[in-house]
Amino acid sequence: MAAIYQAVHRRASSLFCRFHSTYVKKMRYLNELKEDDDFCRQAQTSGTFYLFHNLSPFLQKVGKKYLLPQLSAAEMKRILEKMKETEQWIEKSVLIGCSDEHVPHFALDLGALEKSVIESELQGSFTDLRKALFVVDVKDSPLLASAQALLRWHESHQYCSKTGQPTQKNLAGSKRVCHASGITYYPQMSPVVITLVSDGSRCLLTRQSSFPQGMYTALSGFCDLGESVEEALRREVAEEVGLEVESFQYSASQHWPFPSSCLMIACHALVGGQQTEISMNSLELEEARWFGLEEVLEGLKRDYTSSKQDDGSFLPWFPPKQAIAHKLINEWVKQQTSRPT
Ligand SMILES: NC(=O)C1=CN([C@@H]2O[C@H](COP(=O)(O)OP(=O)(O)OC[C@H]3O[C@@H](n4cnc5c(N)ncnc54)[C@H](OP(=O)(O)O)[C@@H]3O)[C@@H](O)[C@H]2O)C=CC1
Ligand SMILES: [Mg+2]
Repeated sequence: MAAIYQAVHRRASSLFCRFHSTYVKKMRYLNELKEDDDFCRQAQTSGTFYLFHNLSPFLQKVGKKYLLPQLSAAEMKRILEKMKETEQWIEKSVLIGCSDEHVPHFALDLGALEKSVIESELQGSFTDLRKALFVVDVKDSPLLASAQALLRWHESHQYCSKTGQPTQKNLAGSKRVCHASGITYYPQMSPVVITLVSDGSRCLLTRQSSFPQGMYTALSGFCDLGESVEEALRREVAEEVGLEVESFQYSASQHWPFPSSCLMIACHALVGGQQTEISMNSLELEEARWFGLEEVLEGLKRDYTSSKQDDGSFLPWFPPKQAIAHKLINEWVKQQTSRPT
């Protein structure tokens, strides 16, 4: 009965969809895949697959470029057969999107299988995400980050935190259910506010001791439970550099996979011209200081390698374009250079 209802529902929504844009149709299709296990199982037979091994994505190096290959369902079966594994493995995959033509994309972690065999069979290598994210084409980075984050969430939510019983994922991987307690778990992320503080003519950039040498970025901090974005922003700036924010403006947001899943909420903030003396919290930061426009423009031209000097010290450089901090810094530069002098 449920199957008949779903078939009728799908037929009705496909008629309805004729009047919708490509984007709306795509979102509706993805939603159906998440809601209907049978439909998703069927989609897996015509989908494409991104491979991971213990959360490291599979990349192929062609010349100087790193590509993110998508395997067809047929190639997946061939690899699994070669490794003497069954096709059931494919059901462990999670849905991460689809093309405009409704070819679904899945991510699958083959961590339990021999890494070197897969690598030599497919002529590529499983690469740590901290490297992979910055060497693939910029348009592929968000997909890579969200696929890994979803696989990571499943890996760490195998058991119900109330009953201790195993949880089971739906086919698309958009949730997990504990059948003993009936609790449904959904993938989670932690909101983080990232703020580029300015005093009108300088911006404040900071370093943590764990950063690569020479790298400075905007202030950031996890939102506490119960806090609004505004409250978290004001608190973090006060806590980390001892300044009081006068006003701020939202810029953009980004999913960030480190340390697990963060929703980065990026803002510009202004502090009053009278109070710009930094009082740094040295438990959290190694350095915090004001940068003028010229120094920021110079820093934007450098990366880790080019910032190293002959004496081994590093000149300041900033996060690459995959990180939302880069966008904040660029926006600040644009705002400074477009101001009437
Ligand atoms: N994409 C981008 O451009 C940028 C991204 N980021 C990301 O923002 C995130 C937060 O920045 P950060 O300045 O370190 O944050 P915080 O200033 O809030 O300090 C981090 C510390 O907060 C504690 N903490 C509180 N809540 C959480 C939580 N939900 N998850 C993990 N730790 C928590 C931990 O302390 P304890 O271990 O003592 O419990 C942690 O070490 C980082 O993960 C970083 O990767 C940062 C800058 C740029
Ligand atoms: Mg911080």
